[in-house]
Amino acid sequence: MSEANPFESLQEQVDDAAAYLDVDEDVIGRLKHPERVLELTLSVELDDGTLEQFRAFRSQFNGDRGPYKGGIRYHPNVTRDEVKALSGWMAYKCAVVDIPYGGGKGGIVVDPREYSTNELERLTRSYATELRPFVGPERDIPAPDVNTGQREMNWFKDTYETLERTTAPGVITGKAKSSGGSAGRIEATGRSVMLAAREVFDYLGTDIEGATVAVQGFGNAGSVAATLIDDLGASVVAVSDSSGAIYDPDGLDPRAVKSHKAETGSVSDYGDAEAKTNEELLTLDVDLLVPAALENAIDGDLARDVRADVIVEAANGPLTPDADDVLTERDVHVVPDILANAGGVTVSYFEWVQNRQRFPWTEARVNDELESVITSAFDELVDAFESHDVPNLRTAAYVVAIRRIVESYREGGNWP
Ligand SMILES: NC(=O)C1=CN([C@@H]2O[C@H](COP(=O)(O)OP(=O)(O)OC[C@H]3O[C@@H](n4cnc5c(N)ncnc54)[C@H](O)[C@@H]3O)[C@@H](O)[C@H]2O)C=CC1
Ligand SMILES: O=C(O)CCC(=O)C(=O)O
Repeated sequence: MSEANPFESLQEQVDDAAAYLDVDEDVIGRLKHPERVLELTLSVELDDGTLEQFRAFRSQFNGDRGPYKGGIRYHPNVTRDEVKALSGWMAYKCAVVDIPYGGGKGGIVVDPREYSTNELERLTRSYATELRPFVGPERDIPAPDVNTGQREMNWFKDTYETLERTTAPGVITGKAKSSGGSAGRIEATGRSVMLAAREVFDYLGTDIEGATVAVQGFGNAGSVAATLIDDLGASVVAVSDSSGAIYDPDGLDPRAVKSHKAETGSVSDYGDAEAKTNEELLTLDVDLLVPAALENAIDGDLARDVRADVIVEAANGPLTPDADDVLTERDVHVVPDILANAGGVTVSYFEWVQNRQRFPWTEARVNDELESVITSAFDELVDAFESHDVPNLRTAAYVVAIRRIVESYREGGNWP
């Protein structure tokens, strides 16, 4: 795994696209840095009565198009620069699918496996208490990311509402349905990855039915993507998690692998599947590779060994800029994270709309609206790719997104 700094990668991606746009450098400079980053030290009581300090962050990258929006990550390797990068990717993601949000992201430096449920609840409530003045349904709306889900979102909402003495379900998305969550939100990220895969195969004139697929990371995004891509008739031959990879050339059953992981805690030792390393998974000779774990999974060196024809990014930032250069040169098509995994934030947006209207949608409506957002965004991406003579779909996505953000900034009268 590469040591590339994700924040520098984001800035490089913005610069790559800016070269194809008629936007002044000072305005682009504004789009390469967060507007503000909050850094916190949370003191949380552990079950044995002692106090432990946790570093935590919330980065508000850009609010030109609406409230800051983006998930909260719990991971021991969270850094300030990682959170800044993730908040920037959120701003560009929301713009590329044209939903009325800016970008934000939060993180706590913690390995949640080492703490009890009660300790994690106190940690989450402490984070929500500290963030209360900076968030709100019209200000900054957090959501799930790595190692967080409905449980943490429900705690966050409850803390905010208690402190504000109000009901405000739209302060956070990704909640359980009983707390104001939306149908389809859990599956939304994987669903958009499936839609992006279907669209890019169609664009390339290749059949996804029968295509072989490898998925790195079998959490929320990866497991749903694997299942829905399998439902299209593709053959998922390898999946992995932090314990390693499993491979079966005849195809795995993603639903059965999910049950196995729920029972045993990992994908390892599933049936007769062969064990492989994560690096071996990334270089398998497959038609489609879906990195769905963390940043920097594929660097320039590894990119030379990638044998997939198409990569659809479920994770944020899984390819370094060097990897992008190598893959572009090798004619490997990459559907970028800011489009492919945008289903999560899109259904978060639908959840927020439902919270404002106090009117829940059916799952069928959520999925239909999601499909229409992702397929339209994909078409716009292809238009930008073909009309701007840009090297790859990532740069095309940034061209579309930067143009939209700059337009709102200009319309706000901020710029002569
Ligand atoms: N949850 C969501 O709604 C969204 C998530 N994403 C992105 O998708 C990616 C995954 O997030 P989630 O699925 O939510 O997290 P998760 O916590 O549900 O799952 C992460 C998975 O990655 C695995 N993993 C970690 N390190 C690995 C490694 N080195 N090799 C292989 N597997 C590894 C873990 O074992 C786990 O199975 C992240 O980049 C996240 O930012 C993007 C959009 C929305
Ligand atoms: O659902 C959301 O608001 C954001 C999800 C997220 O963190 C992401 O797309 O990376």
